[in-house]
Amino acid sequence: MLTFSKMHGIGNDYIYINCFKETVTDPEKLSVFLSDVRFGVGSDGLVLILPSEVADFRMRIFNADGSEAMMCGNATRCIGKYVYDMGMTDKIEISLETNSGIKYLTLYPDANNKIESVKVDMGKAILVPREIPVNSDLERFIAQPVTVDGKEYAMTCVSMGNPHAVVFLPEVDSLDLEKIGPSFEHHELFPDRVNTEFVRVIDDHTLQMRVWERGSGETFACGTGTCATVVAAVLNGFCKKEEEILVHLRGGDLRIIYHEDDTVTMIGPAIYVFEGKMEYPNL
Ligand SMILES: N[C@H](CCC[C@H](N)C(=O)O)C(=O)O
Repeated sequence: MLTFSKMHGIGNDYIYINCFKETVTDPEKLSVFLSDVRFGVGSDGLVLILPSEVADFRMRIFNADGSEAMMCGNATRCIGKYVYDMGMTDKIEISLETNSGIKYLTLYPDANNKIESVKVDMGKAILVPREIPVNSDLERFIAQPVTVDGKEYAMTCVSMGNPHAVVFLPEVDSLDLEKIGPSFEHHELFPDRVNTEFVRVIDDHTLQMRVWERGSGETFACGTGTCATVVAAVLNGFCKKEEEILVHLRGGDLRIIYHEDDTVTMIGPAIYVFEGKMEYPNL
């Protein structure tokens, strides 16, 4: 039998497996199996909680299509809640090894000593320049032209360990993400595919974002994507560094700060939904 937990960070839901107790032999196929809502559980992917030799814990994250991602903001917060609430640590400052380096978490317990929110030092944002002649350094990063389904968009490309293309638009509610999402994801500019954020600026402290995730489709939230969005908003002059920016996503809100030293802080909730047991599937 395999014991798993379902958790989410503002609706970005993954199946979490505690690999201190369980053995997962084929995480890519298991992620495809579990993510399916009819034959499995239904999720945006699979997250493994593992021992680490360099940090307190280690995370591996797999998208719904089985591809392994470098980082996941929402899963870092959920792991913080999991390890504290399950008694695997009594520290409220923990380190988490990811495929994109070690991340540092601060856990905030509620009155019942269960974690309700987590702050994550997400490390430095990496700006991805365009390879065409430009007038200024900043112009190398913002408003990169891209033609998708015959329409021209201006995108700002930011890596938070994983790649994001951020597009600012006057409104995002009516977008047909099922159609334009895959066209961004598989665009020839991105041989490794890309996560795409569609963003409306509400004011200089508030943004609205929808996301099409590489390997999982439209999700209700994306932590790394929200960080990339705030970095892009600062580069484009919509927001300022060192100020807390509130980002509304389909599943809730995240608070992000882009610091002077280019590191990014993310603060948001983590929710435990249920634990389940299943026979290890024949994959
Ligand atoms: N949902 C995640 C990111 C998953 C990234 C994945 N889709 C990829 O880079 O392939 C987050 O909260 O940051």
